[in-house]
Amino acid sequence: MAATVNPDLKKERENSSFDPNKITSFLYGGPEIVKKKRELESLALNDPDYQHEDLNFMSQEQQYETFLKKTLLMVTKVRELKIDVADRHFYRSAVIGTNPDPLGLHVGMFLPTLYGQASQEQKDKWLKMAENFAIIGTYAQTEMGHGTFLRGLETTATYDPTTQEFVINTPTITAYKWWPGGLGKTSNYCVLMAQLYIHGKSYGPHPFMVQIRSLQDHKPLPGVTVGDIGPKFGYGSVDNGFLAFNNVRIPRENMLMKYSKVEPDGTYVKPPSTKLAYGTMVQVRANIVVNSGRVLAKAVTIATRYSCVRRQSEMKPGHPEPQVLDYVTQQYKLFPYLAAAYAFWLTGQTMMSVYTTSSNQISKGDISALPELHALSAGLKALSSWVANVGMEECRMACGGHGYSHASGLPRLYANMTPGATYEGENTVMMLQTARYLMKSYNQSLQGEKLAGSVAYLSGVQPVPAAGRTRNMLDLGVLCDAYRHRAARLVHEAAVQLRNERQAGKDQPDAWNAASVDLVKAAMAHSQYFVVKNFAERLTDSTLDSSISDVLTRLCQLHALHGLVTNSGDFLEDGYLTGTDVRQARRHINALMAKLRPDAVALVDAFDFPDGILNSVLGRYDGNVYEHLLEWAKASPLNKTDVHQSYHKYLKPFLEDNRAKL
Ligand SMILES: CC/C=C\C/C=C\C/C=C\C/C=C\C/C=C\C/C=C/C(=O)SCCNC(=O)CCNC(=O)[C@H](O)C(C)(C)COP(=O)(O)OP(=O)(O)OC[C@H]1O[C@@H](n2cnc3c(N)ncnc32)[C@H](O)[C@@H]1OP(=O)(O)O
Ligand SMILES: Cc1cc2nc3c(=O)[nH]c(=O)nc-3n(C[C@H](O)[C@H](O)[C@H](O)COP(=O)(O)OP(=O)(O)OC[C@H]3O[C@@H](n4cnc5c(N)ncnc54)[C@H](O)[C@@H]3O)c2cc1C
Repeated sequence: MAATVNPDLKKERENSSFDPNKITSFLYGGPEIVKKKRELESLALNDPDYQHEDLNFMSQEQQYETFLKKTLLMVTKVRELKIDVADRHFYRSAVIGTNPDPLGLHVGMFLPTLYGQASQEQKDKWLKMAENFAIIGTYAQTEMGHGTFLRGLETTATYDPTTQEFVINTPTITAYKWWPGGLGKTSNYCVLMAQLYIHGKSYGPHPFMVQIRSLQDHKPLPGVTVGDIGPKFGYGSVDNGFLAFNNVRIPRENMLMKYSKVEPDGTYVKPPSTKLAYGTMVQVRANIVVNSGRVLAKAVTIATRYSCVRRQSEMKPGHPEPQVLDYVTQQYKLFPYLAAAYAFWLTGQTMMSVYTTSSNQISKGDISALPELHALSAGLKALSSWVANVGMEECRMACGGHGYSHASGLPRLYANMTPGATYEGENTVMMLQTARYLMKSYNQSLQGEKLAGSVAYLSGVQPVPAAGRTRNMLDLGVLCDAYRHRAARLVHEAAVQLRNERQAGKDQPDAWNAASVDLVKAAMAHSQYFVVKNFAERLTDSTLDSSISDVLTRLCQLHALHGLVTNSGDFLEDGYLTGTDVRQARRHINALMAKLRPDAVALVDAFDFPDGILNSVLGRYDGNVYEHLLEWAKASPLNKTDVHQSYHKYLKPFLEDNRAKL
């Protein structure tokens, strides 16, 4: 087995214009954090207790069991190693790689719901147990018949003042809870979203803490039906489940009562906003923006390294086969997603900081930031997961045939990450939520109100510049202005369409539906403007080393120009940009790709994914792809024997029979 680095990759690294460690530091927030990250990753990746056969060779049941064992072990080790809460994600992502785990919902939603929705007494009762994994919970909201439409949930929690209990019931087949991660086999508790009824009156969806399995033998409690929903497109390592209740009684104190309350006599105490009950989803949407940047970065790392190792065809007669990354068409497939990965990585950081600031404010009782936080996280969740989806698939196809093999790591990455466009709010629906906020804000600005935050730009609509003006299409100020103008114009046009539909006699819901394609387009443009502006702003950081600010500026330019050329109609339609501008943009893209080409490997190395996390034969740091492809294939279960048992069962009699008939 070759121990040295593939010469092509070695040369790529020698020829890059900057030290990737500097960008790694920039991406992770400083050298100390990078040091900590590497220590924790190395600790996890070199721990023999976490080693197991490749998941691709396992059944769904084996994947679940392997991951359950591994994650439980991880919980124990995190405790023993006393890893700081803030650093745990480094350790965790090294242990689980690109796979979801059966405790993901406990950590990612059950605990956050207790933090965000439980009263102090309820925290005192449950948090210690939940934080220490003495109980395991999930977030059970979606039903077979309703995921998007939360107000349409059918599960009921009916208050019985005589016993001071809620009666939990699943009235129909479509009311079965369906999908919650870790529900199928792992969890013994859940946060249940159910329609609250008091004295026959409905108060909408509320969160309840419900025990579903015995703490003694893990059997479903009386009245509870629970199980796994079966194999999925990906997520084999997680037991997504179904759940139904037959008049199960829980104490009044089990409704999470930080905001809404039900008094013993059945008096309902209203929350400051009914949408506070949706808080956990907002947090996870913000997380998905971070995650989308990371998965795209992984896919691009694999495809870029492999494209430097892979040599194919003849560019010049008689010359050696070139590295496929030297084909400009290959660069055009990968570099826009390399740039997008950086863009979303940085957007994710901003989104998390907006989330932290706003949620601190909200938990102190000031809910004024809630609409902006919801609109921003919904739009960015949708945009980032859509781009990551398309980008992962583009990277897979850019790896040719080997991209289709599980050895590449790309099919599994895709299968596990693509539901990010669906869960935590289906993307179109999320964009329409952002559009709703944009329409409201736009109307406020028409009434002379000054707007703040991500919609501040809607206050001052820019005029279309005079014809004949030339622009420098590489100037980030010019590019941000163009995105801003496009977003403001598309918001305006969607608002006009909505108004026209109303004036033509449609009621508000029908008008909204008729205008919804334009509304989604406006929300996309708004979110894309946010991403481009955020990238450009991060480059103005005066502490940024000049050796890396050049290459990051190129990535930012490429990201903005590629989006502009792909959506050129939006920029041209009202004459804001001219055909000359767009032609210039296309030429700049080619020039930028040529400049980025020598730095491509260093730019993906800077994401700093160790091989154990990438889990890809094609994306290996040392580039020794071919020998490891063969080694990987040999490990396949079908190769355990030279002659498979099915030969004796089926093939042998079949062949013998055919031969006998000759
Ligand atoms: C160590 C690390 C450990 C763990 C890892 C942690 C994280 C990992 C990161 C990522 C991976 C994450 C998870 C793992 C995988 C899968 C988990 C998946 C879980 C789930 O999917 S849970 C179920 C999610 N379900 C949804 O998202 C449902 C979507 N639907 C809705 O949200 C609502 O129904 C919808 C569509 C918003 C409509 O709501 P409603 O009908 O009530 O509202 P209206 O449309 O009438 O609007 C009324 C009003 O309210 C505003 N609004 C709506 N939602 C919110 C909100 N959330 N916050 C604030 N405001 C909201 C809306 O805009 C309207 O305002 P207006 O009247 O216009 O002023
Ligand atoms: C892997 C995975 C894990 C999950 N984990 C959990 C979990 O832990 N807990 C949990 O509770 N749920 C979970 N879910 C469920 C998930 O949250 C829902 O599937 C999601 O919210 C989408 O809802 P839906 O399935 O009802 O889609 P639907 O709403 O039925 O979407 C179908 C189509 O209808 C369109 N549509 C729906 N409403 C509108 C509208 N108002 N306007 C325009 N178009 C519309 C959508 O755009 C989409 O194209 C998970 C799902 C998956 C795939």
